[in-house]
Amino acid sequence: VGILRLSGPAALEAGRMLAPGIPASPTPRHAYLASFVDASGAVLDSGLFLYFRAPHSFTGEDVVELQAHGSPRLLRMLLSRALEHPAVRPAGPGEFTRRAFLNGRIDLTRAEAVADLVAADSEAAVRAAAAGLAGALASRVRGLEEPLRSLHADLEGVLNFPEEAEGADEGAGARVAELRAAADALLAEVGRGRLVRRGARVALYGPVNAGKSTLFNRLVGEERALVDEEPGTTRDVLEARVEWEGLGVTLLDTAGLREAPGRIEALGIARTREVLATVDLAVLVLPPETREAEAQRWLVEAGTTSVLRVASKCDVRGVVEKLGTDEAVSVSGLTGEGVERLRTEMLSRLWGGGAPSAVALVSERHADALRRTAEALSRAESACRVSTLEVVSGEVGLALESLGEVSGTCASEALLDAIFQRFCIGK
Ligand SMILES: Nc1nc2c(c(=O)[nH]1)N(C=O)[C@@H](CNc1ccc(C(=O)N[C@@H](CCC(=O)O)C(=O)O)cc1)CN2
Ligand SMILES: Nc1nc2c(ncn2[C@@H]2O[C@H](COP(=O)(O)OP(=O)(O)OP(=O)(O)O)[C@@H](O)[C@H]2O)c(=O)[nH]1
Ligand SMILES: [Mg+2]
Repeated sequence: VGILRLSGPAALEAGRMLAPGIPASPTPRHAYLASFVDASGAVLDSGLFLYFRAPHSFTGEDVVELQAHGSPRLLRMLLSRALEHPAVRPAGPGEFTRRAFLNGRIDLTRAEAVADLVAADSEAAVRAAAAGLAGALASRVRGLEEPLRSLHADLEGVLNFPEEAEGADEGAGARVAELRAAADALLAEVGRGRLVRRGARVALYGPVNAGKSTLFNRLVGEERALVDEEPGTTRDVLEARVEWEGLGVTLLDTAGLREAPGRIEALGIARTREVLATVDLAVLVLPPETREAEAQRWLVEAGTTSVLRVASKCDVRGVVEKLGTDEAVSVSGLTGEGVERLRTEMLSRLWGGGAPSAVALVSERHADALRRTAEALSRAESACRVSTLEVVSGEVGLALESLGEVSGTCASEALLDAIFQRFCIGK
């Protein structure tokens, strides 16, 4: 089916223009079977007609849905007919959700969760977005915003009515410190939020012929990469997407590096370094004959990216002992030995404990606002010690303003434009 959705005061009138058999005051939330007609009255489809009376609808306005058969051509004809009504125009990107927000049906974090849900491409992303839609992040933000607002009110009270409000500023320092810790705790979730939303990126790297591509194929469960005994087989970066315990993971197989590379390979090497700088985890694959000093040089290649060390070709007995460091996971891409353990280790390095779906989806936008909240609270904290109550209250007010950008209680038109611009049309 395809749905034509109308929202606003003229929704019912416009909807009845397309479905003339519908009564003037239809029962709200009742599914009517109706004929949808064109301007001449010719029947275009037989479908379901739904009416949601304001404010009990998704947008909080009158909403009408024409649920037709899913032919895009048919739906375009129904849409053109609807647009002939003088009060009807096409919705902008995210406009339904924006109206739901503006009409107070949902706060900004829940509106954003709608977009997250639509974009979700792993089980963890779906579950985390669904929790956001149900208000998981909203309630945590509220848990911060409400005490912050009452603290601000107390401080302003003492400043403006020193007699009546005497003592309301007592313990302000402790209250500020507690709120700042809560803001920091929420802020700490941004990394996990990013991991769930975008999926993790993990690159295999190491010397030529180490068995990276063989291991890559094992981890992907398909023969994706070419494997050959000739060193330098992989020349470009290869990507494969998998889902582990609900978490989306993009695996990258890179060209092996060596001391004296050829020109083409040298380009591949530059690319590998670039990739290593962008991934969440680098898996260093070292063949059994690698010496410790050499291993250390490889570890440095990854720069600031966290590295998981792997001893490859562990089926080749006798040489394994040489690379007997504790941090290294021994695997054989050939036989599959140790690959499951490696996968578990990769996940725990990426994720740590807890379920990926239980994370609060703190976005970069939220993090930016939360950071400013925490900074203002930190300034308020020191002002409690060295400055006047006016200064403390001013900083608390700023913290409140920044936090309001997360929940939407203090969101500018420009901010809303930026947020809803990313939605698809009709959402
Ligand atoms: N056909 C259809 N499916 C859809 C939507 C839609 O608009 N149309 N949605 C759109 O994105 C989502 C559902 N979201 C909705 C949210 C609230 C209400 C609503 O009517 N709320 C009322 C009544 C609540 C109740 O009965 O419990 C309200 O909040 O007052 C409807 C849909 C997903 N599926
Ligand atoms: N015995 C054994 N041989 C392996 C194993 N993994 C890979 N090989 C062999 O090692 C050679 C190189 O394997 P690749 O997977 O192509 O190695 P690579 O690291 O991708 O190599 P480049 O792309 O050239 O850097 C091939 O002949 C593989 O069959 C393993 O676990 N055990
Ligand atoms: Mg390779």
